[in-house]
Parts: sequence; structure tokens; C-alpha cells
Amino acid sequence: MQDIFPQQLLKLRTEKQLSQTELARRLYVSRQAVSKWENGDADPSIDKLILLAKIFKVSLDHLILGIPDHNNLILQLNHIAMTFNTPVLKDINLSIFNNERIALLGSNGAGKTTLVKIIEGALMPTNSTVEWQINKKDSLNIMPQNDLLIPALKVKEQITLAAQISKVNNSEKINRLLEQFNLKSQQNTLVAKLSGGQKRRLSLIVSTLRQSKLLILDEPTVGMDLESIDYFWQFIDQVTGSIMVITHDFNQIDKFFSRVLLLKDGQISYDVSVKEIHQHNQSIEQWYRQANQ
Ligand SMILES: Nc1ncnc2c1ncn2[C@@H]1O[C@H](COP(=O)(O)OP(=O)(O)OP(=O)(O)O)[C@@H](O)[C@H]1O
Repeated sequence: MQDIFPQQLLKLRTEKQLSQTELARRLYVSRQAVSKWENGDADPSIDKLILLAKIFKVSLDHLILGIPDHNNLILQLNHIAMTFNTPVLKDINLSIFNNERIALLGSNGAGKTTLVKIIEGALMPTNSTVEWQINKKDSLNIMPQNDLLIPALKVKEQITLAAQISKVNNSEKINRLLEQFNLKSQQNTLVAKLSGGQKRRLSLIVSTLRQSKLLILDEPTVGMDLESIDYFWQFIDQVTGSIMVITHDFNQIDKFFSRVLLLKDGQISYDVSVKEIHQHNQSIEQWYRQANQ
């Protein structure tokens, strides 16, 4: 068996928050057996591998070889509803899988930010819950519509603080990000003194410091200049894991995305692949104008 299996087993078991004892119980083996597999001192039999893949909800290829599993479910929303003064979300059903690039579209006031807040856990839906298949605390990164920055900190202090909280404090990485995002000369400027576009760039650094399984960005490029917008999309293309973005940068959706959701009348009225739209010789903008009428 490939050497990657012990690491995969440890990673998946930790993500599932299962102890060795609990996993052993589910597999009808001793805790010592699980410990030996994780240390690479022994290999499980094929029937135990199949059972492991079932428990972790991954393919055998992912379990044994670490090959990315596109069908791996991250989260599921079943019949989500949210009412403020009037119903905003009526019946949202949505599954998000590993390594997807999703654009969430809809008119102003359609409920996009409300849906993101529900996924984040900042708002409780009226009648249902979000079902996470992964450990949300360690695996969800959010760049909200309103920057969550501390105005009294200097730019570099803000990044360092976020890095410490995310346990990824690495001064080389921080300096590289400051350069990449064109904030090096502002590193000692107070966050309060930054322009809107500079704050968005800083927010992006802060929200992508640690790796995530799912990154959600709510109108990330608003206020950025053209150069920053181009850089932003190239940067995002390199980010691992799934990404869901609320954006009206239609050209970028054509280039970088795999799936489009249209939120309308409190429901996901369309959930289509970008490939399918392109196969009908339509750009995302043409499709959106038609679908959102
Ligand atoms: N905390 C709140 N209390 C009352 N109403 C709210 C609250 N949050 C959002 N709403 C209302 O819910 C509706 C959806 O708002 P939301 O911000 O989710 O829309 P959106 O699709 O993100 O819009 P936009 O594209 O303008 O950002 C709006 O009518 C808004 O006024």
C-alpha cells in the first residue's frame, strides 16, 4: 500500500473528530490495530478499507492514494427558510462538494448575504439547520461583505494577529502576502486610514491565511481597482478547497468557475454547471440576464 494511507487515515479521523477507540469500535477491530495503521506498522484488510471509506464518506482512491475526491460532500442545506419582516429565504436546498468553484448570483435583496450568514452560523434559519460533513470551525474561511478589520491596528499588526489566531504565524509568508497584495508600503498604516479597495485586499489576506475546505467571499472585489481585481481572481484560482463567491464579475465566472447558483424568490431557482451554459453558446452574463427575468 502507498505510504500516504497512514497520513490520510489520521487526517480523516481528525476531521471527523473520531478517537482511535471510537473508530476501532465501528470497524470491529482493536484500538491498537487502528494505531498500527496510522503509524504505518500494519495495513487494514480490503473489507476494513471499504468500511473506512464508508465511515469517512470518501472514495477508496482518496482514502488510499489521497486523490482529491470531487464527490466529497462538505455541507448540505435542506429546506432552509428565513423570515425577517417578510420571508427572504423560503426553501433553500443545496449541497456543496469538495473542490467546487461556485458563483452565487441574484438581484440586490435576493437573500445572498443572508444565506452566507446562515452557513456561517451568524444567523439561525427558521426551520432547519445546516448539516456539516466536515469540522466547520477548522475548515470554513469567510470574507464577509463588511470588512471585519480592527481600525486601531496597523496593517501588519492586523495580519499578524489574524495569523496568530489561525495558528499560521509565519513572518516570511506575511511579508510575501504584503508584497503580493501591494500593501507593503502601507504595512505601518492604521487600518482606519486605508482606502476601501485596500481594506478589501487586506480582508482577503486575513481570510485566506489558513487553508480551508470552503472559502466564502461576499462581493470581494467591490471597491478594488482593475489591477487588484485581476490579481484577486488569479490569486483565488490558486486557493485549494471549494470556493463560493457572491459576485457580479461575470467575465471571471466564465473563466474560473464550475457551478452557478441563482437565488430568486427565496429559492435556488437554478443550479447549473458553467460548462452546460457554455455548451449552449452563452456567456454567464447572457445566461443570467435571461434566467433572472
Ligand atoms: N438583520 C436583518 N433584519 C431585517 N431585514 C434584513 C436583515 N438582514 C437582511 N434583511 C433583509 O433581507 C433581504 C435580503 O438581504 P440580503 O442582504 O441577504 O440580500 P443580498 O442578496 O445579499 O443583497 P445585495 O446584493 O444588495 O447585497 C433584504 O430585503 C434585507 O433588507
